[in-house]
Amino acid sequence: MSEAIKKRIAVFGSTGSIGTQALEVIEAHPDLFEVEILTAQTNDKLLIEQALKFNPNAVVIADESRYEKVKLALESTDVKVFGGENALDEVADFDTYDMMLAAIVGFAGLKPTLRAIENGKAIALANKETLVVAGDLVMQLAVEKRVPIIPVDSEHSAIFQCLVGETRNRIEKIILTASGGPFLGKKPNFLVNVKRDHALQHPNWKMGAKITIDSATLMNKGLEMIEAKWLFNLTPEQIEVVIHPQSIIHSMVQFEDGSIKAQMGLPDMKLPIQYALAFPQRVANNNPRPNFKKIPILSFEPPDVKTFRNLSLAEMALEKGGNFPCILNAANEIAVWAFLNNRIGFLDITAVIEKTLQKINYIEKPNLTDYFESDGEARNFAASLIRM
Ligand SMILES: NC(=O)C1=CN([C@@H]2O[C@H](COP(=O)(O)OP(=O)(O)OC[C@H]3O[C@@H](n4cnc5c(N)ncnc54)[C@H](OP(=O)(O)O)[C@@H]3O)[C@@H](O)[C@H]2O)C=CC1
Ligand SMILES: CC(=O)[C@@H](O)[C@H](O)COP(=O)(O)O
Ligand SMILES: [Mn+2]
Repeated sequence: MSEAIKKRIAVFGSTGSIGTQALEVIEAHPDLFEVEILTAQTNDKLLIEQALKFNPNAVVIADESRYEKVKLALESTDVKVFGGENALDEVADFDTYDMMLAAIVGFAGLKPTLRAIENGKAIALANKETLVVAGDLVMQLAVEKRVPIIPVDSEHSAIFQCLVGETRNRIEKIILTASGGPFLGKKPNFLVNVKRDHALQHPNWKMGAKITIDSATLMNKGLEMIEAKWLFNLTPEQIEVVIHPQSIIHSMVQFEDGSIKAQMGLPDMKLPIQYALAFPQRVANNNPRPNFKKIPILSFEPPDVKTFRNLSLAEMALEKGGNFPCILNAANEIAVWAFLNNRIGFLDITAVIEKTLQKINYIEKPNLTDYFESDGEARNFAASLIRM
């Protein structure tokens, strides 16, 4: 009997929070998946361990200074080792994989993802910044190349799951749930003094540092509004955010008849990762299940946009469109990096973004070069506001 065909996965960002959980999912389902490509930026040690365990065709260490170390460690294997940022694009062009899990953090994920789409590869998309920056170009290319973009982000996976079987039915609105982060209910007089270690304590999810700070400032939900616009072809009026501190309902879809579908589960990214990798199949697993007898309350409240102004800035960028979301994203990446390195305070993150949005020229219909230039200009300006 011939062996069933396995989906060959290219895990871009394999050393991160999503990447490592994806490898757990793949390891748990050796009958369905195999690892074709692994990529890391700096974590050479983990990349080597992963390569020895999963025996991929190729690995990339994007930080070129670590290339020799990885090459040497994998010398006795037949794993091809590549170094440098351009190598990400090079391996995205390989024809030996079926699906890219796009799990690099930030703007750096955009180019390899576009290359994969160009090459007709299915995308399991965790990297929300790709759609925030250039959602119009990414979705247009995906349509042209008939490439499915399956969301991994928990809220978008929830909406995607709610929409299965609803292709003929119009969405009235989607309701994106937000945990509120570690500072839910806090006011500026408290936030002015918070430090990175406190902001990194997400109440429900264990994630990479950048997205954890975005959750604390509510920028994460703003980025997710823009991500949802492109994934589901929605107007800003169709996208609502509600605080749901328990993170059990991962998001909801309201249809024209007033019926609302929600997708629920424990806050564990292995489910949306598995769903995206295996789509359209649901695959059995042993992950813990919620016990509703032990969850006394599922509560909801409006977001405090006066305190968490990043959400308003992102809403403004969503409405204005053009290169505004790209500028917002670049300034946010710089400001979050500065906060994580104790260079600026928590509330300064918003100030840096706001000033950068005021400074960089608006372009109504940017092309890819415009997006790269806007990103660079916004980063330079945001960095100039910070004592680097
Ligand atoms: N973590 C989560 O639960 C969720 C994450 N997401 C999204 O998924 C993406 C990944 O998040 P997360 O896993 O938390 O992030 P992490 O910071 O944990 O991991 C990021 C990964 O990207 C690599 N990387 C970082 N910078 C670069 C670069 N310039 N070039 C190439 N590779 C790079 C890192 O390599 P190295 O570690 O080797 O330096 C690492 O493998 C983000 O866009 C995030 O918003 C969405 C929903 C949930
Ligand atoms: C797991 C995931 O998808 C994150 O984006 C998560 O939703 C962050 O939580 P917040 O709701 O606090 O932004
Ligand atoms: Mn999310």
